[in-house]
Amino acid sequence: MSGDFVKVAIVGSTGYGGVELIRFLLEHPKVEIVSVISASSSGAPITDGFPHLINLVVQNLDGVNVQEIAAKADVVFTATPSGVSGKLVPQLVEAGLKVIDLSGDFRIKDGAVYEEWYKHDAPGNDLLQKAVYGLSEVYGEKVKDEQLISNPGCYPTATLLGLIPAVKAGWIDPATLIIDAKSGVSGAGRGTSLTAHYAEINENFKAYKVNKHQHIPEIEQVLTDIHGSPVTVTFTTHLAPMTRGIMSTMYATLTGSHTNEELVELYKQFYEGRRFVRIRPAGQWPATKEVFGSNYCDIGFAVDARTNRVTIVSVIDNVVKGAAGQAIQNLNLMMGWDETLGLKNAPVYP
Ligand SMILES: NC(=O)C1=CN([C@@H]2O[C@H](COP(=O)(O)OP(=O)(O)OC[C@H]3O[C@@H](n4cnc5c(N)ncnc54)[C@H](OP(=O)(O)O)[C@@H]3O)[C@@H](O)[C@H]2O)C=CC1
Ligand SMILES: CC(=O)N[C@@H](CCC(=O)OP(=O)(O)O)C(=O)O
Repeated sequence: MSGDFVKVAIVGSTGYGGVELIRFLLEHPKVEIVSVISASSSGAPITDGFPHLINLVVQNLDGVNVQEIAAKADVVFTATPSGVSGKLVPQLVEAGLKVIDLSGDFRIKDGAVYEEWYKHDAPGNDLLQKAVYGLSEVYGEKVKDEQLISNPGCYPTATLLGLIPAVKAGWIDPATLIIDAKSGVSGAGRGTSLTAHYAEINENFKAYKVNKHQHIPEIEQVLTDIHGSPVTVTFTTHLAPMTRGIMSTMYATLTGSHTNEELVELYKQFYEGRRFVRIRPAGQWPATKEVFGSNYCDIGFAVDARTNRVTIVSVIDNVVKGAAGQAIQNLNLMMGWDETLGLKNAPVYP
């Protein structure tokens, strides 16, 4: 690793997060992809599953071999399922690699809480404490020179970026928070399931994991940190008939009387200098298509003076800002580079 150039390996390169990492890293000026890794298709060309990657320099998928990864790469992205990352990441860290993990396995600091929500064993406590939670615009300064970054979940990214300035300023009462979130189907990964079946999702809209979603403790952990005392939230997820996108709509009671314009100003100040969070003018609502394929998070507000509540709408592309894009933003921050390297493209529209 020369300090201004890194060799990167991607475990889980045959999943949606992995393929999106490849798409962005191909345009990154300081990165070389040296290994694309698959547990189930080792030795096969990546074009077997993804013909559009025909011009990727590294064509054949490598197997999961920690020593081989350490011999080739400086940094590894683990875009692997929860439970898989928890077992693999300790070996990669032990081998001296820098790791950015996209799963939920290192986000929750309390192993008992992790086990309650994820329903399997937590990784060891030493690595849980070592992992830095990479919500880039909030904890970005903690990421530099670290060895293990835990990339936030897709729903928590949209939700937390939409809530943190108001919670930190004390403008909303966290006890009154209700979060109503919707995701496109790619959030469930590439594996086939009834959930993602065309006939089940097309022209349908459904709630799932109500009060049981694994992102609840992640959101509560961060809001508790920001607020300074315990926060619990009502959080409901919905599956929407679209490929990409998350919209998190949040409702809370204001602690004082604040206007839309004041909220816009508060958020603009909080995110000043951070390219990827865009605050909409008062009265303008962001839509998922307006961030599609990009690393942006767009946020809009409406204060209801009658009820003294505010509605906050936050949108991201789940595969980009919710996964691969923020993971590359964290690589940039880890290396001390401009956080926007490789990520400057505008959303795809229409
Ligand atoms: N999709 C999204 O929007 C988001 C996903 N995430 C998280 O990112 C991670 C990846 O998600 P996503 O890409 O959607 O998932 P996919 O199901 O699309 O891909 C999972 C990948 O993991 C690999 N894998 C599975 N088992 C193993 C194993 N034992 N060892 C090594 N690799 C394995 C699979 O490859 P193969 O079978 O070829 O080995 C595949 O490439 C997950 O933890 C997910 O929760 C986080 C935020 C958003
Ligand atoms: C649409 C859909 O099914 N989304 C997934 C998000 C999974 C995910 O990203 O999980 P981690 O961040 O915890 O790894 C879900 O709701 O479980």
